[in-house]
Amino acid sequence: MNDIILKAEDLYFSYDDENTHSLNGLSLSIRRGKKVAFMGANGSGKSTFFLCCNGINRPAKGKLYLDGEPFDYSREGLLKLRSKVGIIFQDPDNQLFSASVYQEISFGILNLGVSEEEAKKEVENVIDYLEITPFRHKPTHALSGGQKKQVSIADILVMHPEIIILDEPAAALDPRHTTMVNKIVNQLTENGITVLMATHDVNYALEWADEIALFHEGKVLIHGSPLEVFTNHTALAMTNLEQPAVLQLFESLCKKGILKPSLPLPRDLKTLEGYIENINEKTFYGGSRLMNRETNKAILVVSFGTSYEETRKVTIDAIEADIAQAFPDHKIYRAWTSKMILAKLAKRDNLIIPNVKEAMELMRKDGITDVIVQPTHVINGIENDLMKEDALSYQEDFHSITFGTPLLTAEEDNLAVIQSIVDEFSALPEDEVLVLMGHGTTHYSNAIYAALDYQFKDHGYKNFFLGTVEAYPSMESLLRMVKEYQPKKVVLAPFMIVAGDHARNDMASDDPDSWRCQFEKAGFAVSSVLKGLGEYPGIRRLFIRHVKDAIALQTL
Ligand SMILES: Nc1ncnc2c1ncn2[C@@H]1O[C@H](COP(=O)(O)OP(=O)(O)OP(=O)(O)O)[C@@H](O)[C@H]1O
Repeated sequence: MNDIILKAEDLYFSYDDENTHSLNGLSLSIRRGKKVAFMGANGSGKSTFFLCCNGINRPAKGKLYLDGEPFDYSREGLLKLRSKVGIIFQDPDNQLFSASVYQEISFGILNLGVSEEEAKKEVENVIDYLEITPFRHKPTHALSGGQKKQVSIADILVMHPEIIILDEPAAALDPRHTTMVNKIVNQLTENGITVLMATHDVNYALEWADEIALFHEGKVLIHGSPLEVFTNHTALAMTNLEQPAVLQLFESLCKKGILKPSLPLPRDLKTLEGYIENINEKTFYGGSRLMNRETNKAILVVSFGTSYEETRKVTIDAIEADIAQAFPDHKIYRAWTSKMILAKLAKRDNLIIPNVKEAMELMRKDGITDVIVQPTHVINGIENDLMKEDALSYQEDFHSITFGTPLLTAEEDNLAVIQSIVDEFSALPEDEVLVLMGHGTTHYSNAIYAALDYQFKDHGYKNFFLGTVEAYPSMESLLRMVKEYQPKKVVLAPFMIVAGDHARNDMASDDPDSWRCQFEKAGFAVSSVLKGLGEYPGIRRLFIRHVKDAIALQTL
């Protein structure tokens, strides 16, 4: 069987001897069993095309095919065509011409040469099916508009056509009759009949149609799925059509950040209602703001971690406490990134601290909707990148995840860090040097250490030095530079959030490789300050500023 049931090829039709063309080179293919809505401005040619489809109008140029066969305009050919393609006119008075309902409905089928008996059976069936019985004995002229419409549908249905054309079936019908006609139309398509319907009701067309043929000046401007057509704003404007209300509302909710534009476009209000109803359960429905539920905000403070309880209390705990105090409307969560430390604490102290993924999971279970992730990492290195990746793997579970920046990110961070260290060591005499021990990394962000060392001096603090355990500036260069300064004493302090392993062992221990021993060996008096950066109030204030910046980003 031919998939294309009806085809129009380059049709031209004129009502006034070719002065104006009501069809102007129209081509269109209709697939079998589809529900196609014909839309377009008044006078764009829909009704003229319909009349071509059952042979009432004969195009001056171009061809029509039914089931692949060119239209046959002979008397028999037209009879056959009209039994297969039935038109239900907009105004039933243009269609009904028999005196009684029974005569009216049986006229077409008898014309096809069906026996009286057979015709009677068919007519009774359709009278029953379309609920015409209560007024079947009335003369047609005495019927109401809705009843006339029922009879005009019966006229066509009784012939068992393959294609039914409805020209604005709901025009002049009350809501009850509109619903009835819609129900009949739905039943027709369920039975595999191809239905072409002219309508100006964009909302109905979006919900009902498989395809839309949008007419413009006697031609088809676009023929596509309802969503294709109704999201084409240019085509809609050209044809005086409004976008369906459900799509307007969906687009507006997306623009406001309430729904995600990546959601499938809704074709009916029920689908849109479902999106809104489930916005909290299915977070991928939501945009950047929640609508109908209170937002549950949290700050996840992510640290590398430490196994030294003493330093933890005065650094990580203190940072978290300050953040909690500064943002009372946020719940504070903790995550640590060092697997080794987490395993050690679990084994040694039975202390379970979540990693980033576990903390995200915990927040999800607690019903948190918006998360600020604030690392206490010093630089934007590998640790920070991995932490972000882990947090973002939970993106679908939250309405928003926003990252605060590590300690040293922007130019003003460098200055603030310098200021907090200078404040802390304001009593340092000029003939002593402060040597800060950073961690260092192979990541390109390591350059910040040398830059900061330079900046100390640039701001007049010539006796402040910054090196790293694992990268540049190394102990070697530090020794060289410190020797050049010729201080009386070297004061060592960690440039790390906590004063943990590195501070105790690599910096201050008796190990001959420790910085203390190396400086002593070079002839300097050395003292060590075992104080992590987290203990400096200026550093804690800087983290609070980073959280504030992240919150500002989140609410943009
Ligand atoms: N019987 C007729 N005699 C003369 N001109 C006609 C006739 N029927 C339609 N036209 C003209 O043909 C053009 C197309 O009209 P048609 O009725 O096909 O448009 P339509 O898209 O069905 O409009 P509507 O949405 O108003 O039903 C219009 O310019 C109209 O004035």
